[in-house]
Amino acid sequence: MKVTVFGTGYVGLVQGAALAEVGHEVCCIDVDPAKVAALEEGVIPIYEPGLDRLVQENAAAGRLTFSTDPAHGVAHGRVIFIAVGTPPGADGGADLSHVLAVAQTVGERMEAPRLVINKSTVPVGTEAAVRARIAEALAARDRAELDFDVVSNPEFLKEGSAVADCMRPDRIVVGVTRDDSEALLRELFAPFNRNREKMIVMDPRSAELTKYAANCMLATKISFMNEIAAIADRLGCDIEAVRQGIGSDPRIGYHFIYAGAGYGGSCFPKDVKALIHTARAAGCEPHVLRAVEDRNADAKTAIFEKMQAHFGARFGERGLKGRTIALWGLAFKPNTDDMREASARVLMEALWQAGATVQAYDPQAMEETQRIYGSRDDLRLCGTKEAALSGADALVVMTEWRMFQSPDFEAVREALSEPVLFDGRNLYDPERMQGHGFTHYGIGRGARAPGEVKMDQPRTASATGTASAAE
Ligand SMILES: NC(=O)C1=CN([C@@H]2O[C@H](COP(=O)(O)OP(=O)(O)OC[C@H]3O[C@@H](n4cnc5c(N)ncnc54)[C@H](O)[C@@H]3O)[C@@H](O)[C@H]2O)C=CC1
Ligand SMILES: O=C(O)[C@H]1O[C@H](OP(=O)(O)OP(=O)(O)OC[C@H]2O[C@@H](n3ccc(=O)[nH]c3=O)[C@H](O)[C@@H]2O)[C@H](O)[C@@H](O)[C@@H]1O
Repeated sequence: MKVTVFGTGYVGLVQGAALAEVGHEVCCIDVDPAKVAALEEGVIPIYEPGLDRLVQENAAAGRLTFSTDPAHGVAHGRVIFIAVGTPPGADGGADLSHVLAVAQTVGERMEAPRLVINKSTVPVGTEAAVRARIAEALAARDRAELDFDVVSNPEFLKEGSAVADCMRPDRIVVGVTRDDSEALLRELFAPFNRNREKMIVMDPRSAELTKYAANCMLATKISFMNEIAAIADRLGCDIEAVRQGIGSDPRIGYHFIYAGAGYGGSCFPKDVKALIHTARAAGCEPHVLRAVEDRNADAKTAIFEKMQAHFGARFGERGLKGRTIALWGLAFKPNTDDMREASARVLMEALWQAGATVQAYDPQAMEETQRIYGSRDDLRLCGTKEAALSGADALVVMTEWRMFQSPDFEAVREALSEPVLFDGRNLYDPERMQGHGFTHYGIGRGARAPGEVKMDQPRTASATGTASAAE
């Protein structure tokens, strides 16, 4: 089938390449000429495992092409995907200007029947708004007789495993009302729908809400665990033990209940905000979602507060001023170079504010960090994780890249001027770290200095003077 995809970001490029891989003829359109020029050269603008091969092979086979020309895109695809950004607007609601711009283009250019598939994450009612925009543009050309349909097909891929998620989706949600459109969708997605029925068909408004409900449910799980972790810190319990204890109940499950330095990325923060906005506009106060946001804001600063308390106890008023902190992990999660809403950014900015210097390393996000922050005296971007340690007063880990999971702890301890480890993703076992001679601070795991029992258990009984450091 001839397919056009508008938007070559994480969703559009991966979807376009996946559709080409199964034999469709795909043309990807983007308004960013630099992006399109790079893609035409086989250069992938984002880091996503497996995507370079998928794009390069399908482009070489002629099944995947790129263009900045929207007219060409509308002429090419019997089906047209909208996969452009929907960033938060000033009021927290999703900004639909890019989505509606594509709808406008379709209405202005189409000459034959078209099925428009909206993949961007959009508020309930957008399918109708896209439909109206296309109809208006057609009417303005006196071509109202041209047949088109608009369906909702939200995307559930995760960055870092986008190709695998797209090639083997766990479900394909479609919001569609016309039988012929459903039949076309079934034909398009047949290669992804083979081993069991994955297509969940519903009305477009419910499909649009399904996407927000999924992301908000996941964000809620994380914020819930971060809340329990904050309680565990104060009560001297270990959140990891609690996670195992509750995850064994199949009604709860082990997935997505890791406490840590908060959720980031391009989607959870904006989608929670957008659903809050939608709920309020519909006259429903979103109590849970507001709490999810509040807890996440606290989770993002929790590690900094532990650092502040530690260095305050150590150096009094000077605290973090003049300290050098080694930071492992800048991306909002492993296997991506994406730093949108990354917890590491909140931490770095707080450290700079407190007068500390950051020596940072990330396997993929160094260029992005440089792009965002430019050159500054209090940021040293290091070529290896070892180089970031050199002479630092503590190590803080903010992204759970595999390469950080089992470092040579001896070497880490020797490189640091003090063996202090702030573990923003609960990567390391506190007792083992204690054994390696570190003072270890996790999230919801208390804090331990070598040779001591948990420093914050119970909160008021510490003789070390650093009890509050764990909070
Ligand atoms: N990033 C992710 O993991 C996921 C994102 N989503 C949703 O998918 C949508 C797209 O997200 P991303 O791919 O991350 O965005 P992105 O920001 O990476 O890419 C969007 C692309 O659209 C292009 N664009 C903007 N206006 C255009 C137009 N009129 N015509 C053609 N191209 C245009 C931009 O230049 C950009 O390259 C958003 O609604 C997002 O919420 C859904 C699931 C996963
Ligand atoms: O709509 C989207 O864009 C996508 O948003 C998320 O995917 P993504 O943002 O790529 O990353 P996740 O793996 O969900 O992680 C998001 C954040 O939550 C954090 N997280 C995740 C899991 C966990 O147990 N604890 C936790 O703190 C991660 O560190 C990360 O900062 C969803 O998982 C996808 O299903 C969805 O399609």
